[in-house]
Amino acid sequence: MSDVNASASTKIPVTVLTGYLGAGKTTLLNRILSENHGKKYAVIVNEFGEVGIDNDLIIGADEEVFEMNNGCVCCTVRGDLVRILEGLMKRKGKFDAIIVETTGLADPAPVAQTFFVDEDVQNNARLDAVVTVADAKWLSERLKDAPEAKNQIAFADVIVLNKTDLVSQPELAEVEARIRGINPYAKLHRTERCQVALSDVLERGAFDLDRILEIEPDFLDNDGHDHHHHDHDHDHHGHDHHDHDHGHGPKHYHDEEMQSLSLRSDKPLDQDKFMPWLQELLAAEGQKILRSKGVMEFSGDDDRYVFQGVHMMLEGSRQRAWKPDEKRESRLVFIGRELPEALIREGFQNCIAA
Ligand SMILES: Nc1nc2c(ncn2[C@@H]2O[C@H](COP(=O)(O)OP(=O)(O)OP(=O)(O)O)[C@@H](O)[C@H]2O)c(=O)[nH]1
Repeated sequence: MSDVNASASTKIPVTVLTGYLGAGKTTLLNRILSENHGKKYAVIVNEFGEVGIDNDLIIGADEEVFEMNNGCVCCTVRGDLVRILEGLMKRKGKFDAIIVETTGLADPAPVAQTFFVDEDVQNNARLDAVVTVADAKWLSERLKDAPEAKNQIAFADVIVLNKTDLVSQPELAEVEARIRGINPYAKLHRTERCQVALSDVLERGAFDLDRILEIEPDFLDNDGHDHHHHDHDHDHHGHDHHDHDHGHGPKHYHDEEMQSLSLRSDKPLDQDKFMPWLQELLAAEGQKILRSKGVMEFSGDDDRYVFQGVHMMLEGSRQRAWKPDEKRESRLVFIGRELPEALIREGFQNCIAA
């Protein structure tokens, strides 16, 4: 947890673009780059194989495309990515934002973690959001046989549910319900050829749980439960894979292994208790916790504190002052497998300031 006081706004926002093979990542990238937005993006493409084909497919003359051809992401790429990012940092001011497109088979974790590990990168760039393009036609199949596809959904801050032209309305509702079983918090957009407003995918500030925790109002209203707390009554805990239909609205699938847990408190937290607790929790349980985020109210502090984590890596800073008309409260989300729910809830309770 470094540079607590660094302003997030001076750092270059980085969007990590992920999605399974053929879902439409290049299509989205082309949309971003060909739109007349007056911004300058640096694009980093991670390719399998020796020849970077994607590079040729990306249109738009103004952007610079950097390729990483080191094959599989996991280990090699982090070093490669850091090297490219450091090169970009030296030319700070020339880019408004950076987009990293990962290969379709990649687990987004190592890419996202890069922004928490390397000090230089951390001081100059911030992970804005993980955007996952999902193939409406094939995602359900891939969720069964490809763990990467599931991780990509679980990690997402924004999901572009693409190729809606290839499925019927009921099929679309079905795949959306499957996505929600894995990740109820991401903002979801249904698209054809990735036609989505750029403001919906870029400069999202994944930190800003105001938006993330709004969740999808339609989704929440659909089964008659109090969904503001829907995390409390279902969506986790080793259910057999099942679905249930409440007679109206979409079915809600509960992924048999991916879980999410959200916590909130309107009593201020003790920063001296909270930060060590969170760090220890992620150090001990970070294999299971894929993604964590939160907006915190600390006692005696007029600023909102925000953090986000990928596995055991964590980044946080003061974000801005609480607005006078804003409800002061702390909210956290954990997404992962076999989440130690009781342990997390109890630890969080212990952080409430006396
Ligand atoms: N029918 C249909 N086809 C689409 C849509 N979006 C993209 N495609 C097509 O799907 C194919 C794959 O799209 P890409 O954008 O290359 O997908 P990608 O995720 O970059 O693929 P990889 O680089 O292989 O991982 C292309 O032939 C696109 O033209 C859509 O909404 N509907």
